[in-house]
Amino acid sequence: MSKLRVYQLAKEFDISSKELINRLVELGITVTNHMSTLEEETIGILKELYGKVEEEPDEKKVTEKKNKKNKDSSEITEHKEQNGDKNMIKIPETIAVQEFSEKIEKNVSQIITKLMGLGVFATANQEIDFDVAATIALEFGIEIEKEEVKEENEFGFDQTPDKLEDLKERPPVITVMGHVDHGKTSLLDAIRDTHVTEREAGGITQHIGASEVELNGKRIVFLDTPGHAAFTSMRARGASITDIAILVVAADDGVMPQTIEAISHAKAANIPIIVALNKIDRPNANPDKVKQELSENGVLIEEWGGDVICAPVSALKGEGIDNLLEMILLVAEILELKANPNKLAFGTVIEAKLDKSRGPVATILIQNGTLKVGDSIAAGAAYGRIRAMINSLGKNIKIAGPATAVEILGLSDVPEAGDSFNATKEDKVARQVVEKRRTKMREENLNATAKVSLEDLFKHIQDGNVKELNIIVKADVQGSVEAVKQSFLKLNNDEVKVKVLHGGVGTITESDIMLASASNAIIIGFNVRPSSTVTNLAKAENVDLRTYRIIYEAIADVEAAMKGMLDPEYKEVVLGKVEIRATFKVPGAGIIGGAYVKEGKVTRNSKVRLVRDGIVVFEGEISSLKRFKDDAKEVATGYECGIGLENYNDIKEGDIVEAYIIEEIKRG
Ligand SMILES: Nc1nc2c(ncn2[C@@H]2O[C@H](COP(=O)(O)OP(=O)(O)OP(=O)(O)O)[C@@H](O)[C@H]2O)c(=O)[nH]1
Repeated sequence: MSKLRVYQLAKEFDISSKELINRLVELGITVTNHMSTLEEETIGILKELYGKVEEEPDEKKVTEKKNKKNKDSSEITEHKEQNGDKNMIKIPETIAVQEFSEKIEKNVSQIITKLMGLGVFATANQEIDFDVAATIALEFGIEIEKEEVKEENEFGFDQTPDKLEDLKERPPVITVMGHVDHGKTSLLDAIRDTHVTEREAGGITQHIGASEVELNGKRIVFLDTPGHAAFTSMRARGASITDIAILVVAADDGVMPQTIEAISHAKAANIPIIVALNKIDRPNANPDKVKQELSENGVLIEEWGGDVICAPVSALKGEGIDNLLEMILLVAEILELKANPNKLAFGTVIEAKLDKSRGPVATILIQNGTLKVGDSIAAGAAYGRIRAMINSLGKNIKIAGPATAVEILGLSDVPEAGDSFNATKEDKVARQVVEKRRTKMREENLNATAKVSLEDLFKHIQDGNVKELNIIVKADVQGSVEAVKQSFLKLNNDEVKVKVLHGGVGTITESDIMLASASNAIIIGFNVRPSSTVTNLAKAENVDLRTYRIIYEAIADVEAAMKGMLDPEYKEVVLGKVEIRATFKVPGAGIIGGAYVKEGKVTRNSKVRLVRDGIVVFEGEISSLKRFKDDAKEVATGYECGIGLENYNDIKEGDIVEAYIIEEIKRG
């Protein structure tokens, strides 16, 4: 007998890894997860327990165990039957004594006397708890049951958590992420090519935004749009549909900036990662180097003592795909993904468009419940009755259960990706829900939902709304990112924990904003400047984005904000952006930039920073501002000018000069 991993042994016993781990805990044997290795001695004990002893099987013992098992289950059935015959009286969480007396058909005075016996003094109109009621009822020889409380959301949809016995296993939903060109699309293609079980004539799978594959009779759902940007923008809209992230890393290239971003995005969403080590067919593939780099970026694979599975694949040659899918099923098993197929469906819109001949078409992922043709649904700001459903194989289907992606026809409008949908019993209800939603959206647009900002951080902490301050750090060099991360972590105190969700080199990107929006984080940049598109997105998403030149100042600001002592008196106001289109050497004045004002304006007395590829290379004052030969006080959008910077000559074509002023904020 040699050593085995938990999941291997669980497979041998035909039980789940989770079950085996629970059994190990009962036996006092510590294991960290399904990948943990078990010693021979432990395997021996377990084999005996599960009746799998190879040598000299002890027939008697095994039979005894089996009999015991049968006996136990028959006892359970018997017990269930007894209960199921009885017609239980249902009582809510609290009930007035009078009402209780009517329910159990006993006198109020009798009940009050019994209550006194318990030390509870109540009048007929006073309420008693369910537990007290149950004790009194038992004294009369009556068994009572707690009434189910239906929880409804603001639109009247049932939000009652599913009962354990109603939950059935459901397939995992996967997103593929990774650096550009590392093979995300090729991997999805390879998986589809080898594992889509059933095909339409011509072998073409329908593109509906998601694909399904099957391995060993188990389904896996892949979202077709790879990348962490799509994943996080869904999350920013409140839709968390992915269960596991596949991180594709090219074995010949290693961990790259977008690999690191993908890791941060998956971690912020708290979903497990499986590494697909791609392009292993390449002669210069270096898996060890990649594993080392992954560990340096917080992804510890098994060989490095962690619990992240790393599956080598070649998307090009279709190698290692089966193993990768097996690993997905293994992680899914640990996650114990469940859903209740016996209720009205709800889920999320993945894609939607207006089709010339078919009208509004949406691909939706059913996350819970079952959807049928003829059901009415409310999806974002659209509603309608489902006229037809098409699955990922292009087939018309009538019914679809949890974790199924289907294209639906019959909606009144085109909903947006990330919108949630609910099926309703009647058309009328769906329409009312959408009307309510539209009103709510209008209101929300008016008072855009506040996200955390440094200015109101202290208030949020005091109100107990913020326990964790999520920060995204971007800087011009790795050294700064690390220094900042470490300094922020030192700011942790009892009330609030500072967590750096993502740290990266380079300018602030749209993907950073979406991560901040989805995770309620603030963004802090050093020596980097975001583009106007990014600044506008931050405004639209209500994300607090701050840039600094000195690390100490950022730390001081965050620290002050945590104590409610942030000085809000001065604020930087960007006036405009000027693009350098040519440079001239002017005797006596140094290098002058021939420039064009792209947006806003630049004034002679504004402060400036010179930005090259998103990185701040200089910050200071203007030494000269001219229109043709004349000095100018101000140059507006669309005009050309000559611009010189005080004590700075390294102006280059393509540089952006950002003009700003420091404005005093009037305290209200
Ligand atoms: N040798 C080899 N090449 C591969 C493998 N997988 C992908 N490629 C090649 O790598 C290149 C990039 O693959 P894609 O699948 O387009 O990569 P991607 O990550 O989807 O790229 P973007 O969508 O641009 O982010 C293509 O030329 C593929 O043919 C592999 O396993 N081995």
